[in-house]
Amino acid sequence: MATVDLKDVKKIYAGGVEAVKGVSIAIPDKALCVLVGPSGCGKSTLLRMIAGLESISAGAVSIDGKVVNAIGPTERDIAMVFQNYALYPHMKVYDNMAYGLRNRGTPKDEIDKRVRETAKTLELSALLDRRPRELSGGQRQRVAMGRAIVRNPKVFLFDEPLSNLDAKLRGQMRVEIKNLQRALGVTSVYVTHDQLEAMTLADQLVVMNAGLVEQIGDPLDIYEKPASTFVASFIGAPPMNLLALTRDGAGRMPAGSPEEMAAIGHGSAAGSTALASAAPMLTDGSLVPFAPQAAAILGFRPEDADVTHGAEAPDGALAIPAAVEAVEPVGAESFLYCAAAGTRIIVRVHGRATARPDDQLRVVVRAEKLHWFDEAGKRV
Ligand SMILES: Nc1ncnc2c1ncn2[C@@H]1O[C@H](COP(=O)(O)OP(=O)(O)OP(=O)(O)O)[C@@H](O)[C@H]1O
Repeated sequence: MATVDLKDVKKIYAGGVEAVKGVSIAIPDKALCVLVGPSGCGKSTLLRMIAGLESISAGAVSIDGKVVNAIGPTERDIAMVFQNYALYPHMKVYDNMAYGLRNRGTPKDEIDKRVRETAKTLELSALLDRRPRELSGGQRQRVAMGRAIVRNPKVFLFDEPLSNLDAKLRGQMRVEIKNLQRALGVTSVYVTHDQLEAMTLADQLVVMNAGLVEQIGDPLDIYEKPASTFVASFIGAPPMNLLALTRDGAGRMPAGSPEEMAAIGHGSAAGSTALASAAPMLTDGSLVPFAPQAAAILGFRPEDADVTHGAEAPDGALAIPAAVEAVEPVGAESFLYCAAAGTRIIVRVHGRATARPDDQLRVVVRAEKLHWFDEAGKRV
């Protein structure tokens, strides 16, 4: 049982680098919190501050309601699993797993019981007499996890534990970690730069950028409602399509008398003229009649777009003229890479694509599938 609370945590390294600029996260008991973000965003620094391996420049880290800023790593009752496993090469698997318990003076028969139980859970029973060099990467990672689990800590910390494994094994281990974490019910913080890993593992997802939190929440909520263009392009692969809007020329926003605005709202004939002149444009001249006032950037997910060869656009949809540049079939789906509105748009279609390179078509997106961001990239 443990909650982990970060309150306005900052880290300024000796050289003056401000790696973490004020981060607050409340991690509930038993939750798996994933910190995700590009290289250098400060996620490892944050994890190391929770672990007690790095001093905290400002703010507070609490475990179970108790501030631990001044408490050393061994007294925090946490276990950390690293990317490079950090196993003792000269020790057998059994001794690697028993090491922490022996250091704490745990009775021998208790150690034996816990190591064998954990080995069974992790399917390591047959490997207890081997040394790390006699194991595969996946097995080594399992031993590293076993070493954390036998200690029965309050909190697990994972620092990119799967990044040394190949893609297939990474997928398997991801499922194992998720199941194990759920079964053990130990509050965990997991750092990765892999958005897929982050999405699939997290109960609570924290997207970081340049030492700050961009968004915290349920992974699917974040996917469906990204708070910024940064999150929109970081979470989801391929990323969200983002197009800049212009409001000059015919698309200039009208002065907007109250009557005019009311007319737009009621969709009268006068209103539709006003609406057309109020609509911002894409760089290719496509009008975007349903853009909110403050919108400067339009976004849509590749799977929320469709393509049509016809001239008519369905009602209430945006239709952008596009030229197919490449078609990428990946089995269950295909990706169309299109040149449109002065940029590249990716469209995901089910199964085989009927479109071919050089086809001229239109990318169609229903209005309710559009995301709007202001000039600063914040969600409108
Ligand atoms: N010991 C240190 N001294 C000075 N600066 C550091 C130190 N460790 C990290 N930094 C800097 O702090 C920033 C955040 O680093 P951190 O390792 O936390 O990022 P990260 O998001 O974990 O990146 P990665 O995914 O590449 O590990 C970077 O600019 C990095 O260069």
